[in-house]
Amino acid sequence: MIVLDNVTLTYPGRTGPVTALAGTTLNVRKGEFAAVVGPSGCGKSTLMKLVTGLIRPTAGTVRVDGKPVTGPVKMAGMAFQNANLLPWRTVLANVMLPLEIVPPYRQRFSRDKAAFQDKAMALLDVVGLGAFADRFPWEMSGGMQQRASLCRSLIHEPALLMLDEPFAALDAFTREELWCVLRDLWQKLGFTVVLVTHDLREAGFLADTIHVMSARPGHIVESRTVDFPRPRDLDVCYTPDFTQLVHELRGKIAEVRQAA
Ligand SMILES: Nc1ncnc2c1ncn2[C@@H]1O[C@H](COP(=O)(O)OP(=O)(O)OP(=O)(O)O)[C@@H](O)[C@H]1O
Repeated sequence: MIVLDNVTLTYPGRTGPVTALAGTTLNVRKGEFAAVVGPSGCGKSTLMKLVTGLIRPTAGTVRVDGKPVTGPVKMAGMAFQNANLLPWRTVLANVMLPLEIVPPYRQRFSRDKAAFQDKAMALLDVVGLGAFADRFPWEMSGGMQQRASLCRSLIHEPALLMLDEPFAALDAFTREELWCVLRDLWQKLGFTVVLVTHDLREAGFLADTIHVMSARPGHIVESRTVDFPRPRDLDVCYTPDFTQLVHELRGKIAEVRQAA
């Protein structure tokens, strides 16, 4: 689904060129849940921008679904640390926003509005927000806003979901709740995920594969398969194997930070 081959990305920078990624190679299979972890500033967000076509590589190639990425990738949904819901729209209207913008939904929006509303309500029900569709974002907690943001990123049925630290601003309990929401959505809808996170437990609980990046200029130094059986529940996070995994990932990141 995603193939980065020997990618380098250099930003012009205000005080001179900044090479964010150098020789980055990554493969993510269709339907896979991939996590990307690494030290601060190693180029994780840059990687996301390359895959979604917001920026072009300085060298190397980026392919999504077999095609070279030459502009914004329409098949991708995105969610970020900040839910970024529009404050003047209700939750339902926020979730429906991509259908007003993304073709082919855009052309059918007026005609099929009732069906689209049903679709948005069904998604809100899955994440436990069915009763809050008429609320405004400012009437809801950060966790509820992030649930709505996930629905908005999935309403146009993207084959690929790109998540840049979506739960980083939430408290530990809410974060774990949201892990389960994301797990259930992924299992139900079958999209491919790339999750950038600083939280190694989050990566271990959710991902099939965890890619560890080096310090800047970033590249993938290790790709680990996570083979805890699915469906997983939060109890897996309290097993010795899970602790061992987190410990080893932490050691690897400390090592690449020191090498920088
Ligand atoms: N537009 C830009 N111009 C110049 N340098 C940039 C630009 N965007 C990012 N950088 C630099 O490129 C490097 C990688 O940035 P990026 O945001 O991809 O890292 P990150 O791993 O997502 O960081 P963090 O973990 O702190 O969120 C950083 O050193 C950053 O300062």
